Amino acid sequence: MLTVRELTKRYGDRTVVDGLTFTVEPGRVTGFLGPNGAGKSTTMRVLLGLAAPTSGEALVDGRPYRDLDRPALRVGALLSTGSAHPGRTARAHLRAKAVGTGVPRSRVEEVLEQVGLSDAADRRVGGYSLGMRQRLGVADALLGDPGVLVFDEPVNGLDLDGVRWMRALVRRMADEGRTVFVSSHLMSEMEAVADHLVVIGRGRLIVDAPLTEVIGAWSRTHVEVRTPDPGTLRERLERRGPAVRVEDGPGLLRVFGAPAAEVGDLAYEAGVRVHGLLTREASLEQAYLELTGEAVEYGSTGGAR
Ligand SMILES: Nc1ncnc2c1ncn2[C@@H]1O[C@H](COP(=O)(O)OP(=O)(O)OP(=O)(O)O)[C@@H](O)[C@H]1O
Repeated sequence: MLTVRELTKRYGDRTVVDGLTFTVEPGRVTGFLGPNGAGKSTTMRVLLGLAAPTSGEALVDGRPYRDLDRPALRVGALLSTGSAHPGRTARAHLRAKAVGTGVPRSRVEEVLEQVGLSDAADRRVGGYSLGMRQRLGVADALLGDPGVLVFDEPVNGLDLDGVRWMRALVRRMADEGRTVFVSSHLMSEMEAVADHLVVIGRGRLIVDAPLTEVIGAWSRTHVEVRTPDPGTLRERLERRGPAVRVEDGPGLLRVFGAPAAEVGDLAYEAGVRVHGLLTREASLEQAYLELTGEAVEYGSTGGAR
């Protein structure tokens, strides 16, 4: 289990993580979602003892990482940086780590097999593809058979096979009862893999809830209409009942509470031209935009509003 309590991390006068509190429970995949620069990697680095908190605490099984007895047996991490020296082979890298952490050597062959690298294990890591390096990173994380896994953007740069493989692995690890904490800025990825979500923006907690609850509460199936005459259509629709939201884009309406056929028929009756009519299913992407709209804008402009 992971516990983050009132965690704050500052670099100079910049607050990167701001009073963050949440727990990551075993037996499910917890997705850690937030726009670029939201503080996900920093939070994970503090959990893994790679950065010190400014205040508050980040605990693995109830203790700060540095107080763990044989931490490799407790928590395995996959970070974007990768830890293997390019001149080393995967097998040599894992054997050295096994010796350093007191893990039996036989475990090296098990994890190589588990990540599908047995045949490539005697090649230098420098010649590995990104996908192979990710697999090695996973082997490294699993070496001590830890009950807690922390993966930072594990599908970044993977091809479709790699993505599927990673999803299945993450699912299996949670089903085995491990605590699995996975960050991503990709909503489709989180939707595919997470049971529970912790969403942050600007270092602060935005939501901590089951995935289905996040989608249910923050997203609704609706009809997207493009029309050169949004004013008339909006008025007609609202008179009949459905809620209508006018978007910034030219002639874009979102209609809640009426199927596409009804919206199309109403436009026809009103003599309003329709250039696009699309049903948008409730999704994490929609929920996320509702939740973090401000934070995304902040992230893309790089400055406070
Ligand atoms: N060692 C450091 N010194 C100074 N600033 C840092 C340091 N590490 C991270 N930051 C800053 O903290 C902010 C949050 O970074 P972090 O990597 O935690 O975000 P993130 O949510 O993981 O986003 P991304 O997906 O872009 O990695 C960024 O603006 C980053 O520049």
